[in-house]
Amino acid sequence: MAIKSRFLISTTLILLLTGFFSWLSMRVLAEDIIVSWVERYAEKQVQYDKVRTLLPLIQEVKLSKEFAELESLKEWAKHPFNDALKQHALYDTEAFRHRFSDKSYFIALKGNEHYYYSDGKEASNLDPYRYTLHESNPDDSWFYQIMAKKLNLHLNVNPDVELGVIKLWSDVLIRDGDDVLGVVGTGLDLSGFLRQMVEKQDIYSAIVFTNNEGSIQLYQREELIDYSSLTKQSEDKSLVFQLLDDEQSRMQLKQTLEMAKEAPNHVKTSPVYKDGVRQLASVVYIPEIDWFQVNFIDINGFLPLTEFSGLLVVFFISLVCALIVFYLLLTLIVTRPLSELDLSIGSLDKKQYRAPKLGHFAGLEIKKLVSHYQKMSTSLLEYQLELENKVAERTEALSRLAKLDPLTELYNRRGFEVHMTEYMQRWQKSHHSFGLINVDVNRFKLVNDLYGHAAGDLVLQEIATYLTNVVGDKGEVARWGGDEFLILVKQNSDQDLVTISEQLQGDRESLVIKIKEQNITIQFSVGNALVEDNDTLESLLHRADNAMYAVKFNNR
Ligand SMILES: Nc1nc2c(ncn2[C@@H]2O[C@H](COP(=O)(O)OP(=O)(O)OP(=O)(O)O)[C@@H](O)[C@H]2O)c(=O)[nH]1
Repeated sequence: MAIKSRFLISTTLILLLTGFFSWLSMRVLAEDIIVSWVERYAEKQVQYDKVRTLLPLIQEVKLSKEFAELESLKEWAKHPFNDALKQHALYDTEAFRHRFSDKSYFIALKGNEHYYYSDGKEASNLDPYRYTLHESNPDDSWFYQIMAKKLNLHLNVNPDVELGVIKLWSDVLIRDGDDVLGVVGTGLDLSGFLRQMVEKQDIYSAIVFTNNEGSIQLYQREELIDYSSLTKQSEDKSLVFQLLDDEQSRMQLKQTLEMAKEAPNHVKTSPVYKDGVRQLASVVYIPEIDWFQVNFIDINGFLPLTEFSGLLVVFFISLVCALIVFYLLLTLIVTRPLSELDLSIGSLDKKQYRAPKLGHFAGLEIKKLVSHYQKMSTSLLEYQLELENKVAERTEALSRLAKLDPLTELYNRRGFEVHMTEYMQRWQKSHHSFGLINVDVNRFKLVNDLYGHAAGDLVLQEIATYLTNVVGDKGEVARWGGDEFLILVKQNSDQDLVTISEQLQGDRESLVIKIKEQNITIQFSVGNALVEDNDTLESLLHRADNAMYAVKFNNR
């Protein structure tokens, strides 16, 4: 794979991985920010709710407690059958009634098991007695349970069927030291409260108020409110945990409720699954009413993933831009200089040097590399040229040597054959006549035998010089083999062939060679042949040969 592709692929992978992990960590960070923001928001919200929404409720509870502390009421509760005390107490309670927001109160006394209720609608002089409580009556069991459990305060949510509203009953014990004398309290119409709660739901997907054990006391979905939860069996109760999707979420919320109870008015959070989505549950314990406020917020809904899509688009555009810039830089710094180098190396094959053109952006290392390459390739080309010249010279020398006889430096047989063939071809076109003279040294063997082979060589060199001088510019001399020479006569005039032949044959005293103080007279047997039409080199040679042998035979 090309260096550019490798770099681009690996860079893309690195960028994608980095982007992916940045996105993940951004999400985690965003979630952390949301959680801490929600915690702070919920804490402020609780303070705000206390002032605006919960205040009447808290006020009502406070009043109920104050109501239970009325001395006349306590005295009557101690002696429920004492009419004077009853009248005194009812006088006081009637006065107190106006302080409750519903202008109503109830009194249930342990001593006579009577239930009194007044909302001021009946004439004030009438006895507020309503009915007598019975332990066996399930409708009355709240009274007996509150006393049995000695619950100083119990808030009980119950629908008022007659009025068609939901009422919150704040039940407070009348106590005399450790003795429980009865239960008093008031009912508060929750309709307005619920409406306000729905209105201020703002960022939350749900706001739930639960009692100590998690049973739902206030919720927008009224059908889930756990009415009269005190008297219900645990399996019948409508708990906040049941709003959650899985067991782990339920466990987590339970733990969060416990933690919240230990830090009243402070928000504790836990991630849970509700309605199929991940939500953050923020829990606050409100000690004044012994309730929990549990708010749920849909994290993704609050900060949806689509919010990140803009970031993703920016990320991908940056990625593409980064890749384009990287591609251009890689091209300018690395690949273009490298391909210039490649082109230059390729040109060396054609024995032409093409200098690599390096741009301004080419990497320093590549510039150095190219500089080394330029020095190397220049000297390589020079060396190659020098070598080729030497080879050409040597080849020419070899080819010349192959044509020449090393001893006499005349044409050897092979060289002369080539030369004669060319001459024959020229003759066939020009018909410029020529002839051959075959010269054989007589009794040369004796020279070798008498004076040695080295002396024989010297004699052969002298003969070569002699023959060359005799022929001059009229022809060319070759050593045909051993002591046999061949002369090509160009025959500028008709007589040249005969003249030279006769001079070599007849001039018996002209060649005397001095060897080892001995004068040796060299004589030749000479035969010639003039080229004829339809002659081949072989036929011409053959005739000259025959002529020479005829002379040699006659001489013996
Ligand atoms: N020194 C020397 N001798 C050579 C060379 N080439 C051939 N010879 C000798 O030349 C002689 C040629 O002898 P022949 O042609 O048989 O006979 P010849 O003695 O010349 O007698 P005829 O030709 O019959 O007159 C041989 O003894 C070869 O050994 C050479 O390069 N150097």
